[in-house]
Amino acid sequence: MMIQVKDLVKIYNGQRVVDYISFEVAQGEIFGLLGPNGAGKTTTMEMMEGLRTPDGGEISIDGHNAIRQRNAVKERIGVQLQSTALFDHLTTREIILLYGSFYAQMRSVEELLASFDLEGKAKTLVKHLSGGQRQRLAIALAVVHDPKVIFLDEPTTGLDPKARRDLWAIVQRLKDEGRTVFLSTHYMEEAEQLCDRVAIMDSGRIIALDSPAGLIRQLASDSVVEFVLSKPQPQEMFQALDGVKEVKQAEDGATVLLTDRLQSTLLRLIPLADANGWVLSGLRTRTATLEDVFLQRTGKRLTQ
Ligand SMILES: Nc1ncnc2c1ncn2[C@@H]1O[C@H](COP(=O)(O)OP(=O)(O)OP(=O)(O)O)[C@@H](O)[C@H]1O
Repeated sequence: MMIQVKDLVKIYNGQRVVDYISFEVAQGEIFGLLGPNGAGKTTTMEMMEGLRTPDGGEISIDGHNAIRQRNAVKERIGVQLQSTALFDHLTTREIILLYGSFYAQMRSVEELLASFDLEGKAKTLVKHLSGGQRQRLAIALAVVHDPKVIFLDEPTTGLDPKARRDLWAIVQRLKDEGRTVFLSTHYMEEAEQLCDRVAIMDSGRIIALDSPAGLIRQLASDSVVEFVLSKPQPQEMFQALDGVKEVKQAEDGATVLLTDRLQSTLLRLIPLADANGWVLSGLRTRTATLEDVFLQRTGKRLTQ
C-alpha cells in the first residue's frame, strides 16, 4: 500500500475534528475524501502532508512514517498550492527552478513544461499566464521533484466547468504516470467521475468507503424520488409503496424515497397523494448518486 492511515485523531478545543479514521490507498489510485465544509478533510490531508501534528494514530507513506520521518516523506509527496500563492514577478522557468531547489532532485524544466502544455511559456512572467495555464503550472510545481503521491485539496473549488474538466484530465494523467493522487472535494460529481475510491467524511469520521459504483450499489436503490409535503406524513405511508427501499427525511424538510423500481413507485405515489389531498411540491426524480449515499447515512445534503 502506498498510504496507510490508522486511527488518526486531531483534537481542537476538546473536540475530535478527525475522529479515529483509518484507510489505505494503493499505488496508482485516485483516492477522494468527499464531505461537506468542516468535515475534517483539510485537517486530515495536512496531517498526512506533515503540516499538522496528529493527536493520535499512525500515517505511513511509501513505507515511511509521515509523523516521525517528515524529510523522507517530503521528497515523496507533492502538494498543490493555490495558484494565487505563486510569485507573479518570476517567469515560469524561474518559479519551476525555485520550487525544484526545495528538493534533493528535480525533473527538467523542459520536460515539465511539455507535460503540462506550457511549451513556449518558459520566459513568460507568471502574472501574464492565463487562468488555465496558472492552474497547470501550480500542479507542475507540485510534481517538480517527481513525487509518488500528489495531494490536491479541493482542486476545482471556484473553477468554471471547462477548467474543472481540464483539471480532471491532468489528474488522470498523473495517475497514468503511476502516481497516487489523494484529493478532497465537496463536489459529488468530481468524486464520482474522477476517483477510483472515495471515503465519505462527516464530522471527523469516515462514514462510507468504496468505489463510487460500490457506494451507490450499497444503497440497493438505483433511483430517487424527492418532494416536499405541506403537512408531514408518517414515513410508513411511503415505505409501503412498490419499489421503495428506504424513506429519508432530509434536514431541509424534503421527503426522499430510495427505490429500485422508479416507475412503479411513481405510479403509486401520485394516486396516494391524490386520495389524501396532499400536494407534492418540488417533485423530482433522479438516478441515485453519491449525494444520496451521504443523505441516506446522515440525513444531510452534501451541498446546500
Ligand atoms: N487550527 C484550528 N483550530 C481550531 N479548529 C480548527 C482548526 N482547523 C480546523 N478546525 C476545525 O476543524 C473542523 C474541520 O476543519 P477542516 O478544515 O479540516 O474541514 P474541511 O472538511 O476541510 O472543510 P473545508 O472544506 O471548509 O476546508 C472544523 O470544525 C474547523 O473549524
